[in-house]
Parts: sequence; C-alpha cells; structure tokens
Amino acid sequence: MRAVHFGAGNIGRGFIGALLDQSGYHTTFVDVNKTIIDEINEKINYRVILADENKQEQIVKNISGIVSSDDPEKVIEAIVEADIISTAVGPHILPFIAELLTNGLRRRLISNAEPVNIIACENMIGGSTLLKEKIFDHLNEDEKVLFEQSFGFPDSAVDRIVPNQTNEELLTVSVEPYYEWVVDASKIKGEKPEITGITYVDDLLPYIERKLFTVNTGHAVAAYTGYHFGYPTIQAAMEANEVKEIVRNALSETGDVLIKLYGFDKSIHQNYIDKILTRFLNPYISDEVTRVARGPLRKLGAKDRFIRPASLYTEQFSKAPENLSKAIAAALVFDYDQDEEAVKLQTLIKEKGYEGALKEVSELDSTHPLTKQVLQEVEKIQA
Ligand SMILES: NC(=O)c1ccc[n+]([C@@H]2O[C@H](COP(=O)([O-])OP(=O)(O)OC[C@H]3O[C@@H](n4cnc5c(N)ncnc54)[C@H](O)[C@@H]3O)[C@@H](O)[C@H]2O)c1
Ligand SMILES: O=P(O)(O)OC[C@@H](O)[C@@H](O)[C@H](O)[C@H](O)CO
Repeated sequence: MRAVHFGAGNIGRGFIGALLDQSGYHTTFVDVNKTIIDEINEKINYRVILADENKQEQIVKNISGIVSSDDPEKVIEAIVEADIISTAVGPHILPFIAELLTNGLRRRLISNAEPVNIIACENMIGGSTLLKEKIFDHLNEDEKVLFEQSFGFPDSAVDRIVPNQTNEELLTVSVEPYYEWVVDASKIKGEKPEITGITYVDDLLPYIERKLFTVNTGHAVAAYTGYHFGYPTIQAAMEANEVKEIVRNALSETGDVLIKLYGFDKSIHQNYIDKILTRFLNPYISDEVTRVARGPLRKLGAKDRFIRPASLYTEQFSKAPENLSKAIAAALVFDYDQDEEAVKLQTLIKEKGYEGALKEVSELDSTHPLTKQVLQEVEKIQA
C-alpha cells in the first residue's frame, strides 16, 4: 500500500509517517525542504523516539521523498498510485499545495479508477474541507462531478505534541507517547483506509472542538501568558503559578462551553483536562513557548481556539470569560519578532489600536462584551 504525505515536519514524520509505517504503507513524503527530503532519500529510514522514561524507539523504514518544487511530475505520479493522501503542512499552506494535488488527482482519473481519500491533519476545523474547496477552485463543472465521485476529503483531528527539536540525526524525532487521530467516516470514499491508530467517527465536530478548545486552547494560554512572564518553554510556564492558574481556569471556561454544547460528562471531561495538563508538563519534552504561540493572527481567528469558545461562553453565560480574555490579551501583546504573524499583528495594532486590530483579526464587534473585557485585560498587562 502506498501513501503520499505532504509535509515531512514534526507531525508528518513524528506522527502520521510513524502510523503509516506501522500500518504497512510505503510513505512518499512531499516537502519544499530539500535538506529533509534529500536525507529521507539517502537514509531511507528515521527514528521516532517516545518521550518518556523508557525512550522506546520505532524505526520508520518504508519511505521516500520528493521536493515538490523540483519534481512536480513525480508528485503527480505518486498521487496516481496512492492508497491514501495526507497533509501536515500548516493551515496557511493548504491553498499552496492545492494546484499540485489537483493536477495529480486529474491524472489519476485517467488511469486509476480506485477512489482515494485526502486527509488534512492540521489544527483547524474543516481542514480537508478547506483543501477540497481550494482544489475545486481549479476545476471546471464536469471535473467537479468526477472529483466528487472518486475523491473523499474527510476532516480529521490529530493530537500528539511534537516540539521543534535538534537531534544528532536530522530526521530523528522525539514525540510524546500519547496520540489521537480521529477521522470523519461519513466523508470517506470507497473503503476506509486501514491505518493503525485512526478512530473513525460519524460526527467529527465534537471531537475536533474538544481537542482544539482543550489541548490547543490550554497550550496557547500557557504559551502567550508564559511568553509575557518570560518563560522559555511550556514546561517552565506550567510550573509557574501565575500561568498554571490562568490555564486551569481557562480550560474550565472552555469545558463549560463544551459540556453545554455537546453534553459531555463533567467528570470525564475534567479527567481529559487533567491528562492534558500532565502532558504539558512532560519532563522528557522541551517545547518552546514561541512554537506553541506561532501564528497569532490564525490563533485569534473567529473559528480558532480562543475566540470561538470565548464567544460561545459569552453567549451561554451572558458574561465574557475572565481567563480566556486574559489569554487573548496576552496573545495581542505577543511581540516575538521572529514570528511573521506576530510582527504583522503588532503593525496592525500600531495602525488601528487594540480594538481595531481585534475587530479585524477576530471579527469581534467593538460593542461585544468580550472585546470590552479583553481591552481591560490589555490595559492591566500594560499598567
Ligand atoms: N507539532 C505538533 O505538536 C502538532 C500536533 C498536531 C497537529 N499539528 C499540526 O500539523 C501541522 C504541521 O505542524 P508541524 O508542527 O509538523 O510543523 P512543521 O513546520 O514541523 O512541518 C511542516 C512541514 O511542511 C512543509 N511545507 C511547507 N510548505 C510546504 C509546501 N508548499 N509543500 C509541502 N510541504 C510544505 C515544511 O517544510 C515542513 O517540513 C500544523 O497544521 C499543526 O497545527 C502539529
Ligand atoms: O500547531 P499549532 O500552531 O496550531 O498549535 C501549536 C500547538 O498547540 C500544537 O502544535 C500542539 O502541540 C498539538 O496540537 C498537540 O496535538
């Protein structure tokens, strides 16, 4: 069986590649990073190390790589032969890989009648759906019908913490032992791909929102408040009371929203939160706050980990959430100059002020109670 995976980065190698290998697939990694792809083709294996006291290793062996910009024709051929296609490139990159995927899938219609599924493994709601839209932008009406018949774009939720890291061997990747990969079965075309570790569900939204508004909200709260208080890593931030308290309380706020929205059992959800807080403290991982805080414009988006749960909380409980508001304020003052989106956000704030920037980035009206609460928290931070 053959897999094509776009993005040979942390999650590509440390999670998706590892599971595909365990499931008997040959994985062709497609990336723009020539150094990584050359190393994949030279070494034809890499190590995945589980970050706990046992440091168990998996050697991922059945792999090859293509630099998409150098050899698009090879990518197209790989797509024609693929039994599964996946991505872990970052939400903002999906539009840029759509054209090459379109060309591969077009060619596939000529010589391979087997349906194939394209699964975006990105931290966002509706990643595969977005990728499908971007692909369909390249199609005429007749092609859209054919693509609908043969290609599935099931959304998914992926969870495994894989920090940025430098290892002696370039491809080695250290990952937390925990993982979850949930895929929307209702959008699969043909047979469900047999991949160890995938959980198929008929309604993905509760899973992706639970993950995004607990793991990623908690992570982002720790990252932005941790950065503000000067902590370099998530672990260091989570050991500090001034950060830990805001994270815990913010997760109670998102928990209240999720429980009301999806009817989750309160004690089961609290266990889920507690497990996540332990994962953030994993002493075998060093995860920089600047990685977890990356892309504040995306993270402050209307459907993302802060604004959607905070807006829902405001609607459900008729008041703005105190701790999420503190974290949103910390995200607004995140001024890390190596992060392109942080630089853009700070420029926007200089031009339009905090209220104007929040309106533009988060689509929050100036009169919204959340806007008012966030602006008060910004003032407190700056006092
Ligand atoms: N790292 C984690 O803990 C984690 C966990 C769950 C989900 N995710 C999600 O996975 C995605 C990737 O995150 P990551 O941490 O692996 O990032 P990463 O930066 O380590 O990997 C992204 C890879 O995509 C490649 N890429 C960029 N543009 C490309 C293009 N046009 N074509 C092909 N490849 C391209 C990059 O070169 C890089 O190798 C994100 O959506 C992230 O939210 C990450
Ligand atoms: O990847 P991002 O930028 O959406 O979020 C940063 C981290 O919260 C994220 O990568 C987590 O490590 C991951 O989602 C854990 O499953």
